[in-house]
Amino acid sequence: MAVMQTTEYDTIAAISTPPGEGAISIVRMSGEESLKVIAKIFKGKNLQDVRTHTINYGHIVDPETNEEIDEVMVSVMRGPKTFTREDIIEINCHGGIVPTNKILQLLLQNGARLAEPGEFTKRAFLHGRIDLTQAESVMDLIRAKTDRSMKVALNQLDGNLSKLIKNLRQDILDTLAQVEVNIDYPEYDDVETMTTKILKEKATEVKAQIEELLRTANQGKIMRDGLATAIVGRPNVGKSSLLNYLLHEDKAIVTDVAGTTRDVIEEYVNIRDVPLKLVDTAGIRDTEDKVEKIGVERSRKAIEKADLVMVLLNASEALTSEDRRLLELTQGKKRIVILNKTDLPRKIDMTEVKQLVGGEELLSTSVLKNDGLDELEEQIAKMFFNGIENSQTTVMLTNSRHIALLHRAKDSLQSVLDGIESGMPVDLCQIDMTDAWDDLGEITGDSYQDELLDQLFSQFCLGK
Ligand SMILES: Nc1nc2c(c(=O)[nH]1)N(C=O)[C@@H](CNc1ccc(C(=O)N[C@@H](CCC(=O)O)C(=O)O)cc1)CN2
Ligand SMILES: Nc1nc2c(ncn2[C@@H]2O[C@H](COP(=O)(O)OP(=O)(O)OP(=O)(O)O)[C@@H](O)[C@H]2O)c(=O)[nH]1
Ligand SMILES: [Mg+2]
Repeated sequence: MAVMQTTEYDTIAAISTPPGEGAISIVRMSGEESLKVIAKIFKGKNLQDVRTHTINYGHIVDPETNEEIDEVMVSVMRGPKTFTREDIIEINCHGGIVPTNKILQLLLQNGARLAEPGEFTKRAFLHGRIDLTQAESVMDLIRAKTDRSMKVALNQLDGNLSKLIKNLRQDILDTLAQVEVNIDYPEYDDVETMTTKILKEKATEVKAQIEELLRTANQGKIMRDGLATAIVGRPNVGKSSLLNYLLHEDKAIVTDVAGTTRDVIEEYVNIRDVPLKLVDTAGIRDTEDKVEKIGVERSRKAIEKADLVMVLLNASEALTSEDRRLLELTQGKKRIVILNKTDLPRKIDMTEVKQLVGGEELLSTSVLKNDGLDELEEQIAKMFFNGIENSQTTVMLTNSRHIALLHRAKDSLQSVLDGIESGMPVDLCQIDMTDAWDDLGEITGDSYQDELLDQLFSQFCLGK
């Protein structure tokens, strides 16, 4: 793991705002040449002389043609108290595609190189301003789709997961040191017994803490990606109508023609603070229509993948074989069974429905008449928060890389315990304990391989 000197970093530049027209765009530059580069194309105050962390009015001028490109505000931030810990220049220009790109081109022609995706954040990491979990949370923050997932990401950006992992690592390190001391300077005759006792205690303790953390993983995933909720039911029961109601917009096409929805529609929404990824599906029935058949297959997949399924039945018609099949297909899943169209005369056989769903609660709605929908929202919240930690400050695992590494660390600790149990020599147990320490270190990036960094930061936005 080579920690590079700042001097080995060239000066990078990129557009940090989304492409397209906007009021203002930001072109960002980081590296030790930043001030030299901007000086070549900026007309106004001498930016090399201005105080750090100031914003300065002036014009960008093409030094070759003397042509004025844009009227701008330029932020000057000298390292190390910056995002990357290097000298940073940010040019706030008019948000058109042409001036923004032209300014970037000028920076590149005058000594900067185009930044790779995520390279600014990568430098923040390499210079030790943030660790890997914090860098990853930056991306989660940008991609957050709900208030809650935003808070979880922000919590991670604040370094709360890092602190936890670092404490666990320190515990392991202290234990390993203590074992070393015991072996090198034995005070008692039964060194072997003493050291295995220490190892066993700590391995058990740290493993328990990791398991505790891993328990938040599923919930964390839901927080980040939303509770995948499939709306299923046979054609025309009102699935798309329900989706539109929950979204408060007419996203899906609603008609009285059965088989209207042909493809799966996905939308994110917060319902009573529950982040949902709603999936409207094609109605399930045996069909000869080719396009619809594909849709039906997708609905089946949607059910499989769903964390929660809303099964819609039409209360104004008798149960059909499709309804029965759907109830069967969703059995054992977290589900809400809804009798819709209760505004119409009831024809459904309630005795059979009750028999089919067992003790589960049934909801009655009329999406058309806006009836029973509050109760539905309440039920969603109730099912979600049941048994779920509702605190926003606790650390929650959302990242599959972290989860995989924690599992690995846990396995290594289990090997320590198994080793002790089977009378393995202490030095072999120490190796497993060190493995756990390494695994945890990979989470925070205290130990890493270059490929990991490349893979990780390449997922970032350009200019981040
Ligand atoms: N214009 C602009 N806005 C932005 C960013 C940016 O780079 N530029 N950010 C980029 O993502 C985010 C803000 N994140 C930042 C995080 C740390 C530092 C920073 O300079 N940290 C220093 C000193 C802090 C201080 O002065 O107290 C440090 O930690 O040493 C700057 C921005 C969002 N808004
Ligand atoms: N009377 C009544 N009609 C409803 C109700 N909910 C939906 N509808 C009507 O039922 C018809 C079908 O609604 P959709 O939401 O398109 O049904 P769907 O389940 O998405 O249908 P497919 O996409 O074909 O599977 C439309 O004419 C809706 O206006 C309700 O509660 N009562
Ligand atoms: Mg539909």
